[in-house]
Amino acid sequence: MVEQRAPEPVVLERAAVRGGGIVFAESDGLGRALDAGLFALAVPEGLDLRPGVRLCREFHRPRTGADAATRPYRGMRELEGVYFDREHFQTEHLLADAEARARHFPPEVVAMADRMNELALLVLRTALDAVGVTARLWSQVTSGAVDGFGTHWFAANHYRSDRDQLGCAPHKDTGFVTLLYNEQDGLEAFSGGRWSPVPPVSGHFIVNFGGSFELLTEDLARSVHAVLHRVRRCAPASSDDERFSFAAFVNPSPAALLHKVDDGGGHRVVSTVADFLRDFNRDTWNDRHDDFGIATTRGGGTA
Ligand SMILES: O=C(O)CCC(=O)C(=O)O
Ligand SMILES: [Fe+2]
Repeated sequence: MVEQRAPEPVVLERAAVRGGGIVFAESDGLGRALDAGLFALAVPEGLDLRPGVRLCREFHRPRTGADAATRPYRGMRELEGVYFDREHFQTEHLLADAEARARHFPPEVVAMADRMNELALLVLRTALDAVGVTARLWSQVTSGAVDGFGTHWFAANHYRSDRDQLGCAPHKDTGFVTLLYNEQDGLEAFSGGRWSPVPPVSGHFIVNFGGSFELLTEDLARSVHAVLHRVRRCAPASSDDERFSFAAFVNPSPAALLHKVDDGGGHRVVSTVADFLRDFNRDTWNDRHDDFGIATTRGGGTA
């Protein structure tokens, strides 16, 4: 019998924010991160992530019986267009644009999400520069996402351990850049024809690049790879220890267009974001939320 060896964990390039820029620990760390589609970014000093952790632990619990400090974090399964039950997977999540965050989340969660968002924008600018897209084109080819327009989602994920299902569907994130925070094992990346664990790196975000960025840079000599990832079934020892994660996404507005750039400095429109998302949702989730990320908030979802 041939023994199947467990796949080696993915070793992530490491980076930190220094002097207003992103500095990698290794000299070609950024290049390798663009190829791999993900890397670890140190959580900057002074960025308090506890509101995000608390939101993930509480949003799915009922408000009744909670103390005054916990109540604003709870009862969010009721939020239509913000709460999503992924019926074929363990995950249930909140997905909120800036408008929905201001309306439904405690102010300290909003402040944390805003900082994560700024950090994701710094990554976007760093990566655009690294693949040689001239700064003059950044606004146009990202449909304004680089300037803070577009849709800046914040997601809070909870993995329901009582479900005997995969944690989260295999997917590529759809936008440009995602800043993900998790503390427990379970995330896996597909590379070299197999799924490999991506262990959390203490004190770090996991940054990954999304499908819009992959498409944008596909024809360049140096391009950005969007990593296919999933979360395996999570079975913690106790229900107090259930898996969670939260993330800030820099995405184009669903009303925008997706572009492709070339090495000659040209660019062209290749799709609408709405079409791209609809196809993606159908292929990925196979549930009733085909308009996930397109028309989720009553305000139209275009923060
Ligand atoms: O929970 C995780 O570690 C991954 C979540 C994820 O991929 C996402 O929210 O897009
Ligand atoms: Fe993801």
